[in-house]
Amino acid sequence: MKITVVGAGGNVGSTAALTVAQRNFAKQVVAIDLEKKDGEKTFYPAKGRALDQWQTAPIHGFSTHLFGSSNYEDTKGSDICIITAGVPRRPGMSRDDLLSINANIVKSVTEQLVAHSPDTIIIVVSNPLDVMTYVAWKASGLPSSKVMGMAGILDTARYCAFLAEELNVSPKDIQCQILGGHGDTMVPLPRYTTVSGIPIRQLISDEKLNAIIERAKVGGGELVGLMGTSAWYAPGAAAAQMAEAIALDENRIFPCSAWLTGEFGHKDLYIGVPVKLNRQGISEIVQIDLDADEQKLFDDSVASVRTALEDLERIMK
Ligand SMILES: NC(=O)c1ccc[n+]([C@@H]2O[C@H](COP(=O)([O-])OP(=O)(O)OC[C@H]3O[C@@H](n4cnc5c(N)ncnc54)[C@H](O)[C@@H]3O)[C@@H](O)[C@H]2O)c1
Ligand SMILES: O=C(O)C[C@H](O)C(=O)O
Repeated sequence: MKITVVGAGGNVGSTAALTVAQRNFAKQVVAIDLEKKDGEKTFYPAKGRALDQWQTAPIHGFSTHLFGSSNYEDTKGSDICIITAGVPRRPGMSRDDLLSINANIVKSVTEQLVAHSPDTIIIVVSNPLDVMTYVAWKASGLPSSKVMGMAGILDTARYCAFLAEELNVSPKDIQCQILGGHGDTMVPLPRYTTVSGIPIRQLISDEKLNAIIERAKVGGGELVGLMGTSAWYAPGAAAAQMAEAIALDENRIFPCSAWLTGEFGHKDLYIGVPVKLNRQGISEIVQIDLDADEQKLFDDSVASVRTALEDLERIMK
């Protein structure tokens, strides 16, 4: 199993690369990034980070070999490619403000990846996530089952972490679903949230639950405010978890950005929905039942992703 991570000289990509290696399910991780010029000097961030990470193998005890490069020849025959290349937002920006700069980066990266790995599976991380996943799918020429976006695992992880703190329970025991676009219109679903099978509303007041839901929806912005750039530990780990589910043919069900063809009443866009992940990529979109309020929130989230897609059409003309 060969996994390429593009943008791996940066924060999310390097975290994804290291997490993949630590989980020890791949033979090789290729870390790709641009070379960086500083006056007369040239630096190789992906090579440097991958070398540093490889030197943790004797300490962590993994066998996955990591190496860095700026040459796509080295990505040849990748089974899975994770795209984190692009610009992160700064305080005061929305994810959609990254659209024009990241669309061109994601398009060019995808073209270079599929030129060397025509049967690969692509996991997109770059923002704005649902639109960048669409850009990668279009640029790749791959079936939509093989191109997907990472956001739902991150959003649900934030929601579960906040609940675990509030309830003083292990995060391991919390299960939940969040649908919709990876923006402030995402749709956490309390009806599908349980702690060891116990419905969440039996364990927490509506007021506290609503406060946690609102915090989870803007969880990315909270971290941008704290750090001046966006998060990477949980995003990188989430992308690695998707790669693991695919590599190990696990049939895991996760919320991921997937191409809709009528599911949940919508079609012709990428947006977060529960999917089954295995060696085929997305083998199934899992259609759960939504009540009228949940459907309305999902419809609003679809509308917001469609607005960003219209902006993309204008920019890429
Ligand atoms: N989907 C999510 O939930 C999620 C979560 C966190 C971050 N993100 C997004 O991921 C992206 C990366 O965030 P980060 O914090 O790692 O940023 P970063 O600046 O630390 O790293 C991005 C890397 O991409 C590289 N890059 C840029 N253009 C490239 C190209 N053409 N080819 C190869 N590499 C290129 C840069 O050199 C840089 O090293 C951002 O767009 C951010 O918004 C998404
Ligand atoms: O918030 C961001 O800009 C990055 C990412 O989408 C996140 O949710 O952490």
